[in-house]
Amino acid sequence: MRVLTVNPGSSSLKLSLLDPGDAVASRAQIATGAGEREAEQVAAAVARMPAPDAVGLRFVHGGRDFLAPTLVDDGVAGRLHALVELAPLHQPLSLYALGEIRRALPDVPVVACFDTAFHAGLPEAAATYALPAEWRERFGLRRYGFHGLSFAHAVRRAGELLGPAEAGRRMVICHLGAGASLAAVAGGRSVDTTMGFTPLEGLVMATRAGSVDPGLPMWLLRHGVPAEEIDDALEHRSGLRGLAGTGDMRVLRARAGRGDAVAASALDVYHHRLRACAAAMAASLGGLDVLVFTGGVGEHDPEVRRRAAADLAFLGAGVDPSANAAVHGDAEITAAGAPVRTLVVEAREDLEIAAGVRAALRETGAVPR
Ligand SMILES: Nc1ncnc2c1ncn2[C@@H]1O[C@H](COP(=O)(O)OP(=O)(O)O)[C@@H](O)[C@H]1O
Ligand SMILES: CC(=O)OP(=O)(O)O
Ligand SMILES: [Mg+2]
Repeated sequence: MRVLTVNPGSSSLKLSLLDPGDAVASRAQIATGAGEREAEQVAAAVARMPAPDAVGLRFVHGGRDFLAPTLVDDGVAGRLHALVELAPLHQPLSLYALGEIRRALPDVPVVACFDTAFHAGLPEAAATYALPAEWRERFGLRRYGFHGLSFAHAVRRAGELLGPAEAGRRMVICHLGAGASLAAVAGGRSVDTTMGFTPLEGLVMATRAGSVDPGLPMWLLRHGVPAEEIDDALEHRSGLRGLAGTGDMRVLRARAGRGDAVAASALDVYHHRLRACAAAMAASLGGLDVLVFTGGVGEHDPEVRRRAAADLAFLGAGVDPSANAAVHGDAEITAAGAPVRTLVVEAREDLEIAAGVRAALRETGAVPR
């Protein structure tokens, strides 16, 4: 079965056509972040590719209902619409892409694959916000966690790179892209993560603030800043962009290299939060055996990896400078003698999506060809 995978992220929408053996037959990338209309380009990109037998579409939020890849029909599409508010950077783009794909490929089954599914088994203590019971029940307030398609792939690859004896050990996975989050994984299962009810909690990201004191937006509201403006600022005008005017780590890195103090200070804030959150994940695991970097920044920025690992030296992490500088694709970069093994894994959400599509279609009996 040839599967077209569609991965709408906050800075790019990635399309990848995988042949039955999972080799990439065709790829396309559309820049996102300026509005949902970018998804119009999806139809044009799809038209340029050979026809798929099935489509897999990433939805970051599956809410309480969607815990596994799900064949999309009108009923499912309606329920996905109801989750838009919980992931405003992503969910509208996925829904728009869904519309375009169903128009362009009316006879091809579409399977929705969810970031939240990987964290569905989070221990209650990690998933629960200390909020009034009545609110938690009425509104379904809990921590969901995101980037699950990436984490699931990273766990699988780590198992292949390290061998079965190591794979079940205590792992902190750093998905560092435009969006960024960490997962604490034990025996292949998520036991803690830094994103919560929405993909806004946790780390400093390209344009998202990550965690702020919950009293801060309330204070702004009381001082006359409209809710929509607070929302827009926290999602689009904060993070590295808020600190230094750009969310692009490449630009920031170049500026810091030229001695730009604002860029250097933004990186200090980024790493301060990353270190604290990674140590919190290790604490949830009771220690650290394996550290994994993935996502656009995690894969391509050796200095981010070096500094993050150095900040976790007290837990046993450390990277080999030449292995770290020479990474291409998936690799181990552990420093000689470091007890924590450090890996770089390419974020291949497309492979995870394609596997989900094949499983869902087998289950529903709707296997095309
Ligand atoms: N060579 C590089 N060095 C540092 N950062 C990079 C490099 N290449 C890409 N990035 C960063 O990766 C981010 C995009 O990562 P990605 O995982 O594709 O994001 P998303 O899926 O959230 O759209 C951008 O912020 C970009 O700056
Ligand atoms: C959940 C999320 O933030 O995804 P991305 O990093 O692809 O924007
Ligand atoms: Mg992404």
